[in-house]
Amino acid sequence: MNQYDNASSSNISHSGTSTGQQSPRQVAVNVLTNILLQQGSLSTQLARHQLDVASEHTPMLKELCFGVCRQYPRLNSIALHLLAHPFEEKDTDLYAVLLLGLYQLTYMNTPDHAAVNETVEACRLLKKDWATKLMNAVLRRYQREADEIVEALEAQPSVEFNMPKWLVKRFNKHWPDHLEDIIDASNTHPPMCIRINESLVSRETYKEQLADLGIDSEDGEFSDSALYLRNAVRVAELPGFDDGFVSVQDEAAQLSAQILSPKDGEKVLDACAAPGGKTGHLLEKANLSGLSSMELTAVELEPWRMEKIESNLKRLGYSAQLICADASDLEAWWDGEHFDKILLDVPCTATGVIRRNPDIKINRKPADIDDLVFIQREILNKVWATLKSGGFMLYATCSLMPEENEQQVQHFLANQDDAKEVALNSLAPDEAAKWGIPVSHGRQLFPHINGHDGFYYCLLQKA
Ligand SMILES: C[S@@+](CC[C@H](N)C(=O)[O-])C[C@H]1O[C@@H](n2cnc3c(N)ncnc32)[C@H](O)[C@@H]1O
Repeated sequence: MNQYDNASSSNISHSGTSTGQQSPRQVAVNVLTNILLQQGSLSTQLARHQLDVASEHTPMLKELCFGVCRQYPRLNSIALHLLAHPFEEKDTDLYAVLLLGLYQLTYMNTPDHAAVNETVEACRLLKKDWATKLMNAVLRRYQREADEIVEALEAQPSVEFNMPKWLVKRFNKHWPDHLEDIIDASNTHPPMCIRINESLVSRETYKEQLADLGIDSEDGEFSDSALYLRNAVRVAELPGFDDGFVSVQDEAAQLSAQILSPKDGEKVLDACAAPGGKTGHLLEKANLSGLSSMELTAVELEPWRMEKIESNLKRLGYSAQLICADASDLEAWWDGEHFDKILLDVPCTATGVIRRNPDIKINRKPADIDDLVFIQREILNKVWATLKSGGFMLYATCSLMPEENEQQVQHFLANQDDAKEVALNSLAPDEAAKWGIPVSHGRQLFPHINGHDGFYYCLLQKA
């Protein structure tokens, strides 16, 4: 399963309580069980289950779910060490309960006795009373022997680096000089970065508005519209959020619209568009220059993700031609009119954004890389035909895997006579790319350099 999972994963109702009435811990068990069963990503599961707790408990729900995912490689090794036999798949919910108990004991201020009692009680709520003794014994042993257990496991790469072993190996293979920095950055809490809609307000003015509300922020170094908040806030606290003055988007992602720099009268395609962060930014850029005639088409495979583009654009007050289709199936969506510019932000392993999507540590498997490389190749080869002669395509991923990035482009260029790589500032010459590092094709951005997410960009032009 890749990160763009199906939103309709199963909802395990443990207590029969109604919306908003369950404890954050109960809901965290549901969310984590579905993630462990590969039935959804953390973001879709949280979106789905968030209303099961009262709003004042949302931060605790997020802390539990993000925390367990972030610490999963360590917690998983500890749990497997403590259990004589792993739980059967039908008892994955109990495994989620155990991981939560270990997380509370190791990383939260919950008093030990409360963490143990809550874990045992969670077994009863699942109507699995048979597990209460086991859970009690396992956690009590961990309380007594935590230091020795962790020390004994520390030699395992998954425990030492708190990252799946296969990912440590891949990072080490591709980026040996960056290994520890990539892992440290991927294990931290990401900063909150926002994008100011400069067609409505300047970054300076918006920064002052934030300061008046006691929200400190700093300019992004590379994107003209990026502000990093010193402390994360709820979007409802951001002035003008509902009216499209601001969006939440990492600075690295904001570079897409800057690189493509849409011009008056152009026909632009955003080929893998949901949830529409970059679609909205392209439209903002167009509006900034008064480009009323820019025509934007956004194609997205998943209907439920298409809805996110719709609601994002509605909030921003923009419109685009939205098409729900497989971008590589041209017959299904393309009318034969060529595009001047294309953004191809393909589905990828998202290994540059593990800090924002820590469930990647649970869900992502080595075989996903080959599967995704194949999908990306299909989309890239087919969508190329929709680009007009002289037109530009920006190939982008939020991956750190060269197979999806420079090697993908290398393969494409070797097989596509009418394609050439051009400098990333070809369309906005006064904005030379200083971010990330140059690689054999394009530039690789890392999560440990300059504070933004890990990303990859390469600009291609058709002969
Ligand atoms: C990396 S995300 C795009 C993020 C988006 N550009 C943004 O900034 O908000 C990739 C998107 O491609 C979609 N996708 C995957 N395969 C696709 C295909 N064959 N055709 C069109 N969209 C596809 C996924 O559902 C996902 O929404």
